[in-house]
Amino acid sequence: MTRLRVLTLNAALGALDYAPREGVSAPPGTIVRVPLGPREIIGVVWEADLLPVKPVEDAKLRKINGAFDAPPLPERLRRLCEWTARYYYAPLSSVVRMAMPSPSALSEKTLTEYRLTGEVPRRLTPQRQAALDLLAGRQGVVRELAGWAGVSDAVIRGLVKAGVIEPVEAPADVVPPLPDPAFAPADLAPGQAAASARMTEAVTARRFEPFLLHGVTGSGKTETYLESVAAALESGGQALILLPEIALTEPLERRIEARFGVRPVSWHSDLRQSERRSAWRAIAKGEARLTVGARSALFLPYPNLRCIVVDEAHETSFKQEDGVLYHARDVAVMRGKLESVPVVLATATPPLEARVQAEKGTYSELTLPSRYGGASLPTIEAVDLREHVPPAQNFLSQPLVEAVGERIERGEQSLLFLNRRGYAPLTLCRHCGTRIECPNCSAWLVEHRLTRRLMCHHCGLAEPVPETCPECGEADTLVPCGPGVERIAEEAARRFPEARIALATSDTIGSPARARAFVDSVERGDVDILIGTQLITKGYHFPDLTLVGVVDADLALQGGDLRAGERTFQQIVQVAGRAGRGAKPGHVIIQTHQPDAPVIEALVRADAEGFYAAEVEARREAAMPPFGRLAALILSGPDESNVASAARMIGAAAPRSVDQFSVIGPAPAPLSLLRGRYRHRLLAHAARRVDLDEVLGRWLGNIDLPRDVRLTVDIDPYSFV
Ligand SMILES: Nc1ncnc2c1ncn2[C@@H]1O[C@H](COP(=O)(O)OP(=O)(O)OP(=O)(O)O)[C@@H](O)[C@H]1O
Ligand SMILES: [Zn+2]
Repeated sequence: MTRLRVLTLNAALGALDYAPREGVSAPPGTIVRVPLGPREIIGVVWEADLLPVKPVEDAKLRKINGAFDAPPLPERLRRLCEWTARYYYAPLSSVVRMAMPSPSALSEKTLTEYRLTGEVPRRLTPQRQAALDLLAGRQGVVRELAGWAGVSDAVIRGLVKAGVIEPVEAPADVVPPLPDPAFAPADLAPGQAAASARMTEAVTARRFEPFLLHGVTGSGKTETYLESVAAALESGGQALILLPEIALTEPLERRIEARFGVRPVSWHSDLRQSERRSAWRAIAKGEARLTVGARSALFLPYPNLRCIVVDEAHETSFKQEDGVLYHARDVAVMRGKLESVPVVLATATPPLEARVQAEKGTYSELTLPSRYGGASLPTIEAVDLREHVPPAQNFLSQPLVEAVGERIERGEQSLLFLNRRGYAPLTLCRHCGTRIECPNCSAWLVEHRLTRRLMCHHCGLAEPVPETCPECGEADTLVPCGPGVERIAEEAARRFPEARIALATSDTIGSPARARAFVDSVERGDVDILIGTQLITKGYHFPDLTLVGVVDADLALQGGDLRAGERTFQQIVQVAGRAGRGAKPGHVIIQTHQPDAPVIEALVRADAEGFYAAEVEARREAAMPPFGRLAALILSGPDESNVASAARMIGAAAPRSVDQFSVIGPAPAPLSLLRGRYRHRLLAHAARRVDLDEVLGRWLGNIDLPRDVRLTVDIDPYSFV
């Protein structure tokens, strides 16, 4: 009897066997409906030989209920999912779930969305009036409207009944407009043209080749890779551009529109349900030709992919830190290999791992050593904060303040960078010394003045700022300590009362619409001083911005993990790269307490090569990635002693006889409490030649953990907290 092996989307269930149903064709990749007990669940038909299961007797086999009228998951994507599951030691079901759409995208049924009718009811509660104001110009399902308006679903339903909101049918299939590769081809400078030719040739030849497009900030990497995207479109195929954050989609989509005449299909967490559904379907049918997305766009079922670009390829946000812990840059290269297409890693600050690959010749490095259009790279200066001490409760040194003042006089823009949201990272009681901590995490609460809240940046807890100390009860004793961007904005406003200041963080420009308004206002020249977090350190091109001030260069060096130096270097080169991109030259001031730290000296000398050579040597000597491999094991649970004993048990079971494999720990994690769960860590270190997947399987495969303890395996970790 023939059987169908069906991978469920539930990791605990894994794959199950079913009998086919007459008249329903279900080759591997087909998305099917199958019975499970009294329920019906979704699964994907898989090659039986690639996915072993416990055998079921023929007699017990149930038939599948049917197949969805949706394109199948392509074979190359199935192989990518298998590779990802194996490499990252994750359940295949969890990986495949990332390739799947929401259930509503699987049917052609229309989706009902709602929008304002324009009708204004006579009697309106203030709450309803406020909700209506927030919904102007919006359309979405009830749940989305409720979210935007900050009210319950019931309130929205009530407004529908009252005729204030009306239903609209959103079609399942919307064919995206076709990008035109001949719309406005760029006139590339010779260096750009040479790099582009190499990538375009690989696109046309349909050959896998990883490219490291290494161009200084402002060298025109985007124009350069868009020409290979054009080649992919010209050949009738699809192209994918991955970005590290959704805030960057806006500037890129504008440039794509200028180049190809239309905006791309975007894929990120901010999409409406109907947009997500039609994007998935258009991508799966090959109708969406150009997709710009966050890392999750990597697992979509492109049937006809010809080119993958990973822009800002050094960004650590390509590493997913929940669910399946994968690194999108590495998975992108693997997808390119399986699809036989080139993968372009574009960056001004190649990550050390990619540099090593380029040295070995595994990646082809293409360099753009100078800025486009003759602009020069900015000059960089370090200001020693021990010498130039800002006045009490201030954080900007005299040299930086003077430099900003000069820019304002000349009508130029300045950017102050501090990678810390909120007003102050710590609130302290002057009377009893209490530091206000998160009850769920081992972390301080961060004061946000804009929203008048104390917030935990780990678990999202937000509470009003108390009037009295929660510990000793004294009034007016709580003081903010240290700066966040909001506090820098306050200081800037105090020092430059006339200046127009814009605060740019995920709190203020988090959505594409708000990012758009922000870019418009800076481009119009409505802003003198931009103050922001890492969100504005890359991707933006503001020609009148000539000064960058790094408020606290020491911040990224804290924590001291494997990549702290590299992270500092990248971050400062990126933000420095926002200065002087037009005709006027740029200058960068780095405030630091450690002007002699090798990374600061390298930045001032603009000596990337020297800095990286030393870093590579240090990693090679310690056999750290990419010369060796790491796997972090994190145990967590609500009961500390259970977590600790589970961690000890895993530590005791660690393989001892594997050559060039060792385990450090267990020990309580630096972030020992997170979202109410206690955490202990172990770190496994292995030589490259060790089959880590196999060793971990033998070690962890048979361990029985207490029910309330969870084990997370993080392969090639970026986070060590
Ligand atoms: N061939 C070209 N023709 C016209 N304009 C160009 C060309 N190449 C680059 N530019 C312009 O030069 C500016 C800098 O280019 P771009 O932003 O692509 O640099 P980048 O290398 O991506 O920089 P970063 O890494 O700093 O974001 C942009 O305004 C871009 O439109
Ligand atoms: Zn918390």
